[in-house]
Amino acid sequence: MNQELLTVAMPKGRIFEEAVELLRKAGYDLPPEFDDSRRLILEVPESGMQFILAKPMDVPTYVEHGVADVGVAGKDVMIEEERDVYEVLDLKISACYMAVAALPDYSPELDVAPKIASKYPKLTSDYFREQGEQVEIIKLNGSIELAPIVGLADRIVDIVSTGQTLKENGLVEIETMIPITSRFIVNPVSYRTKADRIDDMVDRLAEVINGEEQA
Ligand SMILES: Nc1ncnc2c1ncn2[C@@H]1O[C@H](COP(=O)(O)OP(=O)(O)OP(=O)(O)O)[C@@H](O)[C@H]1O
Ligand SMILES: O=P(O)(O)OC[C@H]1O[C@H](OP(=O)(O)OP(=O)(O)O)[C@H](O)[C@@H]1O
Repeated sequence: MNQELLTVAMPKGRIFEEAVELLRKAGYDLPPEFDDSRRLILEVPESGMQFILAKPMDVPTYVEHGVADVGVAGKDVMIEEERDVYEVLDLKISACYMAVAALPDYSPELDVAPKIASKYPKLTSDYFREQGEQVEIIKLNGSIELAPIVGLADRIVDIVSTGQTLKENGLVEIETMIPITSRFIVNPVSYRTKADRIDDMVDRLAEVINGEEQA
């Protein structure tokens, strides 16, 4: 772990743009290469920071191992990955929710051996265990909505945002599970060794988030 720099693990993809916008509002002067670059390490020497760009599901892994001091991760990823990191702030960006969905004519109560497709096997398994329902989980890496249509699974557990993907594929939501937003996460050792800088970052982000909530 670099003692000089504060290393921030950022999720590539749909969260990235919103997270960059939030950081800029919090006073971090992130250069234009944050808007248009294929580089996976972006440095901001004036702020004593570097940003590493990881797959969203991998951000807590970088933070747990201490190669990043802090990071941004979806609540979905936090639940699925169960990494040893502190979740210190709800950034209230990239809002969506997890839901169970199926074809419209599907009746869960008539299904004796349900198969559930998801990109989130652990979250899905915990959820159905808590519900007291025995299910078989089929782990997929994307295009989850395809599974019930082609007969690979009876139900899916996936993220819903606008609902367009469910609708266009003829599926209906049968249970709403968990609301999801992105979280600011911290490595436990960094929280001690770089406490001042991390507290300052959390305060600055919290100020923007609270301000936007009141607006
Ligand atoms: N409509 C949405 N679908 C999926 N994730 C969303 C949505 N809206 C917000 N999110 C958040 O974005 C994160 C996923 O980001 P993204 O879709 O860029 O990556 P990914 O699907 O994991 O990666 P890839 O598509 O490259 O496999 C989720 O962890 C979730 O917190
Ligand atoms: O409710 P909506 O606004 O339609 O968004 C939800 C969809 O977006 C995500 O898929 P993504 O685009 O990441 O593609 P994927 O199938 O490769 O995961 C998610 O897995 C849903 O399929």
